[in-house]
Amino acid sequence: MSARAARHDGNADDLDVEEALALVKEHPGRTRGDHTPGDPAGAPRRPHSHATDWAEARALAARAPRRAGRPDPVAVPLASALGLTLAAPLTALTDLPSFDTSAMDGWAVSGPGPWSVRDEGVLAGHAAHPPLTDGEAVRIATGARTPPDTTAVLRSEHGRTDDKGRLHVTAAARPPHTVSHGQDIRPRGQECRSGDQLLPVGTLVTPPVLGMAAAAGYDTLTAVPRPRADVFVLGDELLGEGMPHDGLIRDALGPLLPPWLRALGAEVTAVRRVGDDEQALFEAITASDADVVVTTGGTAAGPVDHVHPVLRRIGAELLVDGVNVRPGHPMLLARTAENQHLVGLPGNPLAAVSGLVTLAEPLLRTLAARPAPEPYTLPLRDAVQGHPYDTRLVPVSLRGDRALPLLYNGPAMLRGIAAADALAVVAPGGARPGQEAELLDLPWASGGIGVCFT
Ligand SMILES: Nc1nc2c(c(=O)[nH]1)N[C@H]1C(S)=C(S)[C@@H](COP(=O)(O)OP(=O)(O)OC[C@H]3O[C@@H](n4cnc5c(N)ncnc54)[C@H](O)[C@@H]3O)O[C@H]1N2
Ligand code: MOO
Repeated sequence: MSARAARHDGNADDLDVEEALALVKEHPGRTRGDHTPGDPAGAPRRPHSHATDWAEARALAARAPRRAGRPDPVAVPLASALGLTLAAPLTALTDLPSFDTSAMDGWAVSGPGPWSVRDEGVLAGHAAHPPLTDGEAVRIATGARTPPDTTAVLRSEHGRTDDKGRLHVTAAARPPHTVSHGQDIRPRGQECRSGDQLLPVGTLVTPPVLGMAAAAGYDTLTAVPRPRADVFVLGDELLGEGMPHDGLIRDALGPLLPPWLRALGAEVTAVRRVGDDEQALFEAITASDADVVVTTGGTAAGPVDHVHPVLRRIGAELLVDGVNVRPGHPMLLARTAENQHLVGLPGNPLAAVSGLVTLAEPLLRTLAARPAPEPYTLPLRDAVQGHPYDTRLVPVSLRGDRALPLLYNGPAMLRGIAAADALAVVAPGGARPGQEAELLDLPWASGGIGVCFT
């Protein structure tokens, strides 16, 4: 890539072009864009890599918790249940409406008009009224129980009382001067009968689900508990506040990760900074009883990169050790105990985001029993430079029916993702302008339950 192109794309240190060229030299018959026969994705593979392909890494992360079985369902008060998944069907505990009710403000009438009007009206939430007799009407409010033997409700704008106090249907009614039997009465059980299944197991608890549950008589919901996540932010160079100075930089992941993990369905039980010290990391991980431990930094092979040695010491099973994705290729997933997984995110902030969507999202999705998002594609407005062997995740802004790739998408940069609606999945070799790319919505941009950061 030319220096000019590198500046334009903002990701010069991401592409490993030298490495790619070296590989091409080692394999003279192979040119960029060649496909390995039998590769289902049709992507060229980096020779001799033990890293997992991006789609396979996501699938593996989604399958990883299954061995431990589902967590026991819990009863959760409605006020705390938003974003959880139903572990039992929502079955109506009552008929809805639970009594015959007026759909409009007006008069409950009995038989054909004109009607004599009772003095006392019927309001919502009040005790039962005596039955109407034929030819009688009573003022009624929307939602009030209709008195026994009501045959219809006449809307206030369709009725008029004459000088003798008798009620008539006006010409404004449709058809004029007519009120039909049962009109504007919501009969008991119209929406459901007690015992009807309203929503199946596996339903995401959204605001209307909370409302439906309350209407149907529930105070608590039986739900899959939120998986608990502990976050350990590694690095002696990180500052919790103030300006960067003397080779020290601000910790960007401590503020970024907890709300994002919550949006993915987790309860964040701890966020701790851990220095570049193997023993401290060992103690932090082994003391954690969270379902998911998320570490940041220390995944590479530098002198203070302690994640691999500590996982070896714990005897953890490495399920994913590197992924063929840029940024974030040193990300890892390990089983640290029967019921505990560790997601090792690289320290470069956009690389950490890549690890979050590649490994943490599917893992938490399974643990929280959330449905997988429906995959979708949009055409890219501009070309995106590809990596020779790896999938790229590129921040994009959604503009109408196209995705606009954003600049400043290098692994150490958050400027692109901070303005993004989604990440575009760009296959090895890159994408042409107008080419369709799979998109991963960012939780807050999807308009879904991801808006729930509580
Ligand atoms: N010899 C090699 N070196 C590196 C490789 C490699 O393959 N061979 N991979 C590079 C890639 S790609 C990445 S990504 C990083 C991953 O490194 P680590 O996970 O070990 O992360 P650190 O070394 O601890 O940090 C990397 C970078 O990110 C900054 N950082 C760390 N934590 C934070 C934070 N919470 N907030 C903001 N910035 C953070 C840190 O200061 C470093 O600049 O390794 C490459 N090296
Ligand atoms: O390119 Mo690294 O994978 O920055 O994350």
